[in-house]
Amino acid sequence: MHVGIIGGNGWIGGALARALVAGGSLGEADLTLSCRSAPPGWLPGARWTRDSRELAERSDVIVLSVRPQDWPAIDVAAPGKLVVSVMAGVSLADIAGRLGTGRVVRALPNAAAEVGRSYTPWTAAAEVTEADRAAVRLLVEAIGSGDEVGSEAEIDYMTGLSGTGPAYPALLATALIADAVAHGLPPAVARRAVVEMLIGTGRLLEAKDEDPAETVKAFVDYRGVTAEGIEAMRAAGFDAAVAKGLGAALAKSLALQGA
Ligand SMILES: NC(=O)c1ccc[n+]([C@@H]2O[C@H](COP(=O)([O-])OP(=O)(O)OC[C@H]3O[C@@H](n4cnc5c(N)ncnc54)[C@H](OP(=O)(O)O)[C@@H]3O)[C@@H](O)[C@H]2O)c1
Ligand code: PRO
Repeated sequence: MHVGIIGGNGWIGGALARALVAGGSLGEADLTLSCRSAPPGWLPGARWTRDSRELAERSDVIVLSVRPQDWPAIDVAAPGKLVVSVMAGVSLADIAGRLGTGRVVRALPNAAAEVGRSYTPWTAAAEVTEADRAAVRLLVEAIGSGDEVGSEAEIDYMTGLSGTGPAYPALLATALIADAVAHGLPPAVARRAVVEMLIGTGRLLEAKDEDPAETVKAFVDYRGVTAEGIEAMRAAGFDAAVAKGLGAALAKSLALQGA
């Protein structure tokens, strides 16, 4: 299988290309990567090009990984080929119409692709075959894990949820570290404490395989220091702030459709 990534020098496209090679799914020679600027120098054995049409001709699977605002300028046709878009807010119908293929998938990774831990939901147009699905799973599993979901509405919602990747936990970490430093902790110690706590939390939630609400309840029921912290955060509007943030992200994701 030859994979072409339009925007292969970018944050997500580059992470995908490097993961495919590092994980042994593809060799460098099985990749064609396009960009506007000069090729970045990594994956020298891949074919680098500025010509999306050349990329499409060489590829069995074409990954669209440019920013939504750059999508209208992409000049490419891919009649009958499998196309996997990771772009936020660009619909299956738009891609199918522009590229001349019904074999279109929308996948929504996140920046943890860089460390092989993206959660990537994806949805497929009606003409996508079982063999195509196997190819999509190969891409998704190269950068982490994922699920096929039944509708584009779910992808649009998850663009502002899992698609944001490390952003919201990093926001929480920033607030935690700022408070710790304001209370006199050395910044390096505060940072290490918070980052290790987030890593440990992820591993614990993964290992327990239970609703995180159960973990929160266990701490509240303990009636110690943590319960006081949780209840004060909730009283100050923690849940409402999260819902408001996700609402704003969803609105932006939907607004991209009409942009
Ligand atoms: N970053 C995330 O966390 C994330 C998460 C989920 C989904 N996404 C989606 O993934 C897509 C890529 O995002 P990104 O964060 O990887 O953006 P990015 O780092 O800006 O990468 C996009 C790349 O597209 C290239 N490009 C633009 N126009 C091109 C053209 N005509 N031909 C070839 N290459 C072209 C750019 O190349 P030059 O640098 O050479 O101009 C750039 O490196 C977006 O649609 C975004 O919505 C991103
Ligand atoms: N990161 C990209 C953005 O912020 C797409 C989803 C998450 O637009």
